[in-house]
Amino acid sequence: MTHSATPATPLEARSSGPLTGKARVPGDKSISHRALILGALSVGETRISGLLEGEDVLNTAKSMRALGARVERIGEFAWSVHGVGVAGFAQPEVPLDFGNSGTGCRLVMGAVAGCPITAVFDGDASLRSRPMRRVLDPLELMGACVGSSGEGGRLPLTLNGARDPLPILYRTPVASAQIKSAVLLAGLAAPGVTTVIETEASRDHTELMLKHFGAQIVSTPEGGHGRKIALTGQPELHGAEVVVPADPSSAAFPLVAALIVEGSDVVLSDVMTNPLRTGLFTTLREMGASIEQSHVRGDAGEPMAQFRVRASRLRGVEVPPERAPSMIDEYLVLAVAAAFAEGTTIMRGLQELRVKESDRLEATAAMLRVNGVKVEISGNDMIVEGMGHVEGDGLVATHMDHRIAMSALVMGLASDKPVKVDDTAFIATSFPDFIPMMRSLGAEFS
Ligand SMILES: O=C(O)C1=C[C@@H](OP(=O)(O)O)[C@@H](O)[C@H](O)C1
Ligand SMILES: C=C(OP(=O)(O)O)C(=O)O
Repeated sequence: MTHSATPATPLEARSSGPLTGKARVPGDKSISHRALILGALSVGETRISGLLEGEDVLNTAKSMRALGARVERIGEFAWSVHGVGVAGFAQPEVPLDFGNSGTGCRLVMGAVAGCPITAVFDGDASLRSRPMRRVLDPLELMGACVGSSGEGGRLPLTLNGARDPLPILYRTPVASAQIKSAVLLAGLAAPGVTTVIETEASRDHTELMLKHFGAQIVSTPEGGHGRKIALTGQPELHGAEVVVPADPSSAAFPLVAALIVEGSDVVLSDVMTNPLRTGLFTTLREMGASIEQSHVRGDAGEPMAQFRVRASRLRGVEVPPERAPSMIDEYLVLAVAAAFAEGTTIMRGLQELRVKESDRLEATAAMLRVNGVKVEISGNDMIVEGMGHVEGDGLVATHMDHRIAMSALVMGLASDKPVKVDDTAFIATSFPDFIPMMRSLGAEFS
């Protein structure tokens, strides 16, 4: 779905009383995409509970239908997928529109690359501006071929899948679960072993879920922080049950809000605690945050826990670059926490933030500056001067980026004067109930 034709929906957040209560944020976006895609590549039925019904994931569901899978909503957040089997995708009759979603687009490119079909990939203005060469390069080595495309391999593009896909050994040039996953999904259709080596481990939901659906996949440590992942091609994947835990990247917003709004005490349930996603929680604890974890449990290899978060005095810290893959989507809201902390926070190695829904390095700095916070970008590092409070009174440009919108609204709940965002529409891509859920905890938006 694209928003370009719909009028912007601005919103203002203002200083709120203590946030209290219990909430469950929606299902994890990364796992939701993967459950639909692997369900579509399996034989038999996949039942998914807790699916994120956000626009990004709904676009992936639509693309799976266009590729021949039967995808049905059978209840609230409950979905059923009848798959077509590995390499079984049918030629889609319509372009596949991924809206705002890099994950949906890049993972489906991988899955299509292993099938002898041609598909057109498209998205909104934000997605059309994002680099696709990083995924197309390995997929071409595997035998796929790009027909037409925008400048530098950008969307809209036509991808011709490989008739006889080849297994490859591929070293990802940047820590990216989307690149890794695209190669592995194409590798499903190739004979022999497809291997991906990453020097910094990225989120491993694809590996865990492939195993859950019956693939033979082995992940071993590589160097100091990396992994080597070897997938045996042409498995028969069997439909499985997937329980989607709550998304830690979405939980980050009420969590930081509870830390910075005086007197708050909030409980967040079922938050996924896969260690490759928990860099924000580690960092906030180093800053002095009171975050208690309980009710630890796991499903299909993905652990989850309940978090109790209480308002805390935060102090500035230095966040090392090797932590970036485990919190890549959380730097925006961490920058908000850093602005309310006492002292300087230095976040290192943030180059990947430049190629997300917006240039998140620049957009985050602008969000803070317009609200009176001192912030500097030095190369790929962001340095925030925390003063213990934020002045506010700024209008934040969201640049079609859901996480800028939510971060700015969180900031406004504790700032001296209100904070306004120019458009909240893109919040629906990942956290459709963000505004009512935050209101139910006591957030004041108008
Ligand atoms: O694989 C995934 O589900 C994701 C990977 C990350 O992107 P990169 O692979 O570009 O780092 C992340 O930013 C995105 O929100 C979700
Ligand atoms: C980067 C993100 O998603 P995607 O790459 O799927 O658009 C995100 O949700 O912050």
